[in-house]
Amino acid sequence: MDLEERLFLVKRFPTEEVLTEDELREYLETGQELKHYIGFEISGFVHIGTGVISMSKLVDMQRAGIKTSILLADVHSWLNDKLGGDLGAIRRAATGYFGRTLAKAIEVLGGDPSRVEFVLASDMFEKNENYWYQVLDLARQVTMADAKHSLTIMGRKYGESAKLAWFIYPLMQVVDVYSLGTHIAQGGVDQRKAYVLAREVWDRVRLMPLRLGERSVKPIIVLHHLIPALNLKGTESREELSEAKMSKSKPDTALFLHDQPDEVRRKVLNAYCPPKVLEGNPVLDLARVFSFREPRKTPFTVEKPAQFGGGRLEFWTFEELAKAYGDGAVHPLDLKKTVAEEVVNAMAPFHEWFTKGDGAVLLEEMRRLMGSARPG
Ligand SMILES: Nc1ncnc2c1ncn2[C@@H]1O[C@H](COP(=O)(O)OP(=O)(O)OP(=O)(O)O)[C@@H](O)[C@H]1O
Repeated sequence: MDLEERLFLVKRFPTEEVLTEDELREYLETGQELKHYIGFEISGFVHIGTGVISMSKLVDMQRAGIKTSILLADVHSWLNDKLGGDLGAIRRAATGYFGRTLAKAIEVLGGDPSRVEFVLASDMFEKNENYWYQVLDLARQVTMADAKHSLTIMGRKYGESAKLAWFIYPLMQVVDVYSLGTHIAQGGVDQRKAYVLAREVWDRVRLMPLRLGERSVKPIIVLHHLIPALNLKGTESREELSEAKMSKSKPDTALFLHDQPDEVRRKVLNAYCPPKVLEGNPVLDLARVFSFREPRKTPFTVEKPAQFGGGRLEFWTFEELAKAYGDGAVHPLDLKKTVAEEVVNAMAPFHEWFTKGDGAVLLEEMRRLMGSARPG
């Protein structure tokens, strides 16, 4: 595969930003193997933001010949009190339901899960004896102002009552990049602040500099699109949008990979979908993710009910659909009906796995862990 094709795969939707494209080109040109990672907290069910959007970019990286890895951030989840702060439950969920569901998603999306390295954060700490020294060494160098800047807006809202752990967390995320030796760190755009910090400190990470051949280099950051909460209501800034993202801790905002077809239909038909609005419209996003990432073999068809004149509109690309929707030629309800069926079809392999395959047992175990997690 030539360089331009590899660049295209890394940069195409759902990628929103690459820091920086010049470095990406330069690192690829060296011909050295590049390593990628994306990290997840283990806190609940896998939704399409993590299972489909994040994993489709990981599959793009694989196709581009980049070595991919997933960090199952058990200790980070514990610091953030996920699953009731029960580290044992978090670990079981990480290596069971969560990791295996992400592996299934990679397979469904056309990737090869056996070539993805799954790393449990606590195992990584054990293997890399310098990890905590590196976190502390950064703590000596990073100011409180920088650490505050890397918190989410939720974190910042807490002011003086913010937990000290929340300031340690971004330093750990920075050190994860280097400890895993990753040249390309991937995350949703809500992860931007932590990863900008990771780039800024690149020449101060003395215990585990990032190597490319003989050189020490800065990590490249690939930030992907966040699918909004299905019940999102008119948010404006990018920062607000990252708080209004589909999230596993807010189940009513999310389409989960295990949702039954009728549940998927119900959620899509009830989703926020303002007429003519393209930005922050979760239903259009669903169409883009599920219906237009690969060239279509049949058209995306929107039927108009007879009482509104009848007829059908056919689209082959997302750009055509977005233009017609922005012009008011497609009604939100008609769009939702087509999108609901497209999503149900695309999710059929997950439905099968969660009802008749290994997913059924894993899901049951996750339900139990979520119900019985004990604070630790
Ligand atoms: N709605 C989304 N769309 C696309 N990517 C997402 C979405 N939500 C999370 N991600 C990405 O998945 C990775 C892990 O995020 P995270 O574990 O916080 O998911 P989450 O569902 O928001 O969970 P939680 O509710 O526990 O914070 C991050 O890179 C994040 O940007």
